[in-house]
Amino acid sequence: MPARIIDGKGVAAALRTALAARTAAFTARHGRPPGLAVLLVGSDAASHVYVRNKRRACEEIGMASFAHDLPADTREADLLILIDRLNADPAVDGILLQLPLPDHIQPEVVLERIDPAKDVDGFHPYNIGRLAQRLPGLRPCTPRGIMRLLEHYEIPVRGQDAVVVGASNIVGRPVALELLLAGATVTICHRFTQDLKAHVERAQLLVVAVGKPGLIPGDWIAPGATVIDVGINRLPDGSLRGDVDFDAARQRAAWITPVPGGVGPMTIALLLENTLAAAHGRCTAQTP
Ligand SMILES: Nc1nc2c(c(=O)[nH]1)N[C@@H](CN(C=O)c1ccc(C(=O)N[C@@H](CCC(=O)O)C(=O)O)cc1)CN2
Repeated sequence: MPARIIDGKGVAAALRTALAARTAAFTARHGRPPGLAVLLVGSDAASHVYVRNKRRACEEIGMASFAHDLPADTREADLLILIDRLNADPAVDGILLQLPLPDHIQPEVVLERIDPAKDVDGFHPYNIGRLAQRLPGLRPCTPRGIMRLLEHYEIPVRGQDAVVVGASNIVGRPVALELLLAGATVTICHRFTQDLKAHVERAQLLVVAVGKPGLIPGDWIAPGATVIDVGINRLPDGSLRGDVDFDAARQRAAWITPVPGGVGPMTIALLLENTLAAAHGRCTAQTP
């Protein structure tokens, strides 16, 4: 029997509806909506799409969205000045700096400048440290979205052999931490991994986040595995493909995420959830 489809688009839509009600309650109580500043530097085509979708999602659920579109030659020092200004702005609860950045800007320097209480991407070393120690805090959106999908479909994680392919700061590393906290035995594969096939073949839970279309052939998938494909690759004909050969993998897996409509929409829904959490956190912190 082909794998069941993990419908990230549907789960994300339901989450956004619930968040709209909670956002309205926040606005009524505090006399202002939660606010998210979305910063885009340069003209990367995919980033433009994601940023537009984030701003739209924000407005659709009643949050305030503050757009900052900066040219590709923006100096790192000027970006830091803008972040300082947003850190001090009481109407801004969350600051999101879209990645990737132009090569002359060091992401670790600017991400560390964001106030951890407004770090709705959860990339600040303070928040990653809290995640590693299972402490409450703002956590990266795509990994949270993946965990939310696993919870929604009651897919077991504790005691499972989980293999994460890709060790990025955005997905691979934090999702490995999330899976570890949920009780999985986690292996992270990366560019120096010697026998990727051998690792993938024994994965009961496979997360692939590399950005190479068809990197994982379907016949590598263990029968009955859960396959979470985070890759979003645009082909020359304009269509989107994941990192996993979906059609073949579906014949072997028990559960699989499609691309599009799988993990991607959850990233944006969890960004909204983090923004609301940051707004509540800041209001609570201000109460004497
Ligand atoms: N600051 C950040 N930068 C980046 C992140 C991030 O979480 N924070 N993640 C990725 C890109 N990303 C969010 O920014 C993202 C990617 C894909 C989607 C999505 O909804 N994809 C749709 C298809 C959309 C399309 O047509 O292209 C889907 O999979 O169904 C949302 C967010 C890198 N940068």
